[in-house]
Amino acid sequence: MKPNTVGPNTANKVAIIGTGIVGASVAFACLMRGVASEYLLYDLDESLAWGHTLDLEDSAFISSAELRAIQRTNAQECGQADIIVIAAGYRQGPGETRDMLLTRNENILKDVIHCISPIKSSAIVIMATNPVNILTDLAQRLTGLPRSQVFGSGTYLDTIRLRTAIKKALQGEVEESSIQAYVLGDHGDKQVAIWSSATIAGTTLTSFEELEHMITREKIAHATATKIYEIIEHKGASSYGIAAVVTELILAITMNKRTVIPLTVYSERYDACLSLPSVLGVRGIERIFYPAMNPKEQALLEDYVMCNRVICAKYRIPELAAAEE
Ligand SMILES: NC(=O)C1=CN([C@@H]2O[C@H](COP(=O)(O)OP(=O)(O)OC[C@H]3O[C@@H](n4cnc5c(N)ncnc54)[C@H](O)[C@@H]3O)[C@@H](O)[C@H]2O)C=CC1
Ligand SMILES: CC(=O)C(=O)O
Repeated sequence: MKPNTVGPNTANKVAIIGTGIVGASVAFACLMRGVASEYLLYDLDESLAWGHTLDLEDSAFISSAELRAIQRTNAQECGQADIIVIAAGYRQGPGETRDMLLTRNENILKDVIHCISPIKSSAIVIMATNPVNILTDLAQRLTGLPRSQVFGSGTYLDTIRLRTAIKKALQGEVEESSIQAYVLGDHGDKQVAIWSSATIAGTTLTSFEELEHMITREKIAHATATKIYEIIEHKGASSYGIAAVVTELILAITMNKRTVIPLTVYSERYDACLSLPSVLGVRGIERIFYPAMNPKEQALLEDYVMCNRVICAKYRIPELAAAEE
C-alpha cells in the first residue's frame, strides 16, 4: 500500500483537542514548521479555542495554513482529521505526580472520544495527556482504531532531556541526535534510563571519562526524571518540549520517515502500554524495538509494568473492564 500523504504542508488536516498551554504551543510549533495545511482547534472552553485561533492566525502566514476553531456541537469534524492530537486534561500542580491525574483525565478522555466520534478509520491519534501510557491504552480501546494508529508521546521528551544532559556532561561536544541513549517505560517517576546499550558512534557512553562513574549517570537520570518538577516550580507548566516533540511526530507521519522514537505503544511482550523505541511512519507504529538492557535496567522496567498493571486494575473504567472480559 502506498502512503497517502507525502511531504510537509500537503493536504493534511490536524485536529488539536485541548487548547491549553500544550495544545496552543503544539499548534504554534506546527505552524512554524509547516506540517499541515489545515488545523482544527477544539476545547471545552470554546472562548479559549477561539482566542487561540485568532492569535495563531496572525502567525499562520509562515506556512499558509488554515485554522478553524471547532465548537462542541460540531466536534465530530475533529474525528475526520488525518492526525488527532489529544492534549485535553488537567496538568500537575506543585507536588503532584502525573499518575495523580488519572481519574480526572480518564473522564476527560472519555468525553473527548465521545464528542469527536466516529473517528476516520485511517486517522492517527497522538496522545499527550498524562498519565500518557495508561491514557493511550484507554484511547486505543475507546477509539476502536488499530493499536498501531493510536500512540502516545511516551518518553520521547524524557529521552531528549536525557540526551541534552549527556551533551552538557560532554561539554557540548556532540549534538543530541547523535547520542543513542533512551529513557524507556514510564513517562513519569518510574522511567528507566538505559545506559548499558547507550552509545555515540558505537562507543558505549559508560566508556566516556565524563560518564564512567555510576553516581554521575544516576544524577543525570534523576535530573531528567525530575526536570518537570523544577519547571512547574518556576513557571507552572511545561509546553515547548512537548510542542517540539509532537511536531516531529507529525512530520515523521506525514513524510513517512520511519524514524525510531521512544513512544507509548502496546507491547505484546509486556502485555501493557509503555514507552519503547518504535518505528513511526505514515500508517503509525510499524515496529517496536527492545534494546539490550542489563539485569538492573530490565528489573526496573518490569517493576514499572507491574505497578502500571496495579494502577490500571484499580482505575480501569467499567466500559473497558467489560470489553476485556
Ligand atoms: N506527554 C507529555 O510529554 C506532556 C503532557 N502534558 C499533559 O498535557 C495535558 C494538558 O496540559 P496543559 O495544556 O498544560 O493544561 P491546560 O490546563 O493549560 O489545558 C488543558 C485544556 O484541556 C481542556 N479540556 C478539559 N476538558 C476538556 C474536554 N472534555 N474536552 C476538550 N477540552 C477539554 C481545558 O479547557 C484546557 O484548556 C496535561 O495532562 C499535561 O500533564 C504536558 C506536557 C508534556
Ligand atoms: C508535563 C510533562 O509530562 C512533562 O513535561 O514531562
